[in-house]
Amino acid sequence: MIEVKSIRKRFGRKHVLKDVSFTAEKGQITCLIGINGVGKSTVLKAIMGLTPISEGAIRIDGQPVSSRLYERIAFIPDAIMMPPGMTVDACVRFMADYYASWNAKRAEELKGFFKLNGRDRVGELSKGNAAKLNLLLGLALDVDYVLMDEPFSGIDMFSREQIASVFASHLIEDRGVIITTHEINDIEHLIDKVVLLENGVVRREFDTETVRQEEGKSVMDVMREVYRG
Ligand SMILES: Nc1ncnc2c1ncn2[C@@H]1O[C@H](COP(=O)(O)OP(=O)(O)OP(=O)(O)O)[C@@H](O)[C@H]1O
Repeated sequence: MIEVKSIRKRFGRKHVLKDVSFTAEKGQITCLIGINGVGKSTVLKAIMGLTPISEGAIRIDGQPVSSRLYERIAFIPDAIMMPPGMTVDACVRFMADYYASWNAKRAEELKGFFKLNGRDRVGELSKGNAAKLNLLLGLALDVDYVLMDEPFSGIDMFSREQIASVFASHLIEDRGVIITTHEINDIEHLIDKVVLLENGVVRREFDTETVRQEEGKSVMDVMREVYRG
């Protein structure tokens, strides 16, 4: 389980995260939702140790984060980090050489699933295919947790649907996933838990199935209640 406990983060005088606490379980998809600029990416970067936090604690399976624990988490940023001149296959080879946890079989499966052409260069990929390659590079790592920052941002409906279908497939296995998104419609039926952020705090944290069964509400219904008041 990833535990985020009362984290605070300031950029200059701006308090982006005032007091954020939530948990994300292994084997579940947890979705971090909030309007632009609310601090979703900052939370993911804080978990990965990419941005220092002013206060609070982050634990992974009960342990404070450490470089050894980071080998068990993959972070998929909102844009691909590979050089534009590299081909899809060269990116895959680079990852295989660099990461001991690289799963070549899953990488090949994902390449087929997303219909990516190994000879295409990163800089020439459509937005949708770049997002798919980005996802492949993170999901092919044998890690316990995967953090994805806005995997649907700026891509067409068909690519979004294809990406969403990965979440329902065996390619996710029993890993814990934290995803940030605005495009809740595409994955509403696939997510286990929602964390709604607003003004630097968690406004609501809930299990989607519980809310569906006990309150008869969808994630969108709860979002409307919270954000429209
Ligand atoms: N390195 C930085 N220096 C200064 N301010 C920053 C920095 N990184 C983020 N911020 C500010 O912190 C706030 C939260 O940013 P963040 O990217 O976490 O939000 P977000 O919810 O992920 O937004 P979006 O949905 O647009 O991706 C924003 O106001 C942003 O301008």
